[in-house]
Amino acid sequence: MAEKRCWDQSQLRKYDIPLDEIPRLSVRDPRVDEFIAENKPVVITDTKLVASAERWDLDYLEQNMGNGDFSVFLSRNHKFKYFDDKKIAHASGDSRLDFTPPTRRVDMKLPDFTRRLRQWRRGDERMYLQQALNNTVGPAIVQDFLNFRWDWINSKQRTHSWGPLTSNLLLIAMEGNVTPCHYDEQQNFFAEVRGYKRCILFPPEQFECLYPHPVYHPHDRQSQVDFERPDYARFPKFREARGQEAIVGPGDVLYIPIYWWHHIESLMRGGYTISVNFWYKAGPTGQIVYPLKDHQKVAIMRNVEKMLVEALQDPHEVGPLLRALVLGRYT
Ligand SMILES: O=C(O)C(=O)[C@H]1CC[C@@H](C(=O)O)C1
Ligand SMILES: [Zn+2]
Repeated sequence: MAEKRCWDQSQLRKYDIPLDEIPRLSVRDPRVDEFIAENKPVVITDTKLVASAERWDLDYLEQNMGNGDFSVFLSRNHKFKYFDDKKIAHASGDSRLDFTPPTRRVDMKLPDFTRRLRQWRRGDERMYLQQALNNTVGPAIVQDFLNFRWDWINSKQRTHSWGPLTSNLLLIAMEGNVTPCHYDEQQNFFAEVRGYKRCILFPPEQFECLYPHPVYHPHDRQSQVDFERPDYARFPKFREARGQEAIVGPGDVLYIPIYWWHHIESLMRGGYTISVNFWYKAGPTGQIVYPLKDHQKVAIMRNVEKMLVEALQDPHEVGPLLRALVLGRYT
């Protein structure tokens, strides 16, 4: 029987990118572990991973989140492109880095956030609450957190020899908010609690199509390509990008493999969304097998960039040196 769909195509932003579909498998399907073992994305249904958070809505969170400060990002548009503010200072030595932060971060109490959400009017800055769950939350939330299906997710961590859980990010987005395309250096189980999110993923081998900012840049790991207005003159290989898409809803868990690119948007006119992610450090590399995997080559490129910036000091000397090293010699 066809699932009753709770969203329609008009709620998705339009991009000129060919998209395949990410498979949806039941938690009981043995192929789930095959996908995870092969570092391939999959939507896992019926995990009950965050079922204890099913009752989370703005009222409940307002009542139970405690009096802690929460990180809320503000943006003048619908995009929330991450940046590492520690790298602004570091790169400030490079006068030609004309970096302007696309968002600003403020601390808010939960009631302030929900009030500003309710009072939001077109033209106001959009908001995105992104806060690691910590011990400032109230006892009811602690209970909900403890009631996450840790047995299931711990068994996945063990089966696939992942490293330790590093954090759970609580994400409360306004409808239409976009997290632009980037990759993380951690394994990620992305659990949707409320509302619908569209996730577009690309494998690590599409590095050349997605043109990440230089490693020393505050937007390290983020794609330079604006999906809404791609600059094909600067980023010609973006025409070859081919994504994999999943629309995740309450109860779905999307496995975002380490080093895989992902763009995530809360559906337009879908109301606010709540997600919780589970970031894990990579497991031990184990036996090196040749040819190297694409994500291993990305890690090598990152190390080369870091070493060269360190050695040359001026990031603008990295390009000319690499061109001198490669052109006419390794081409
Ligand atoms: O979980 C991740 O890897 C992320 O990138 C999160 C940061 C923003 C979140 C979003 O859903 O928009 C996703
Ligand atoms: Zn991410």
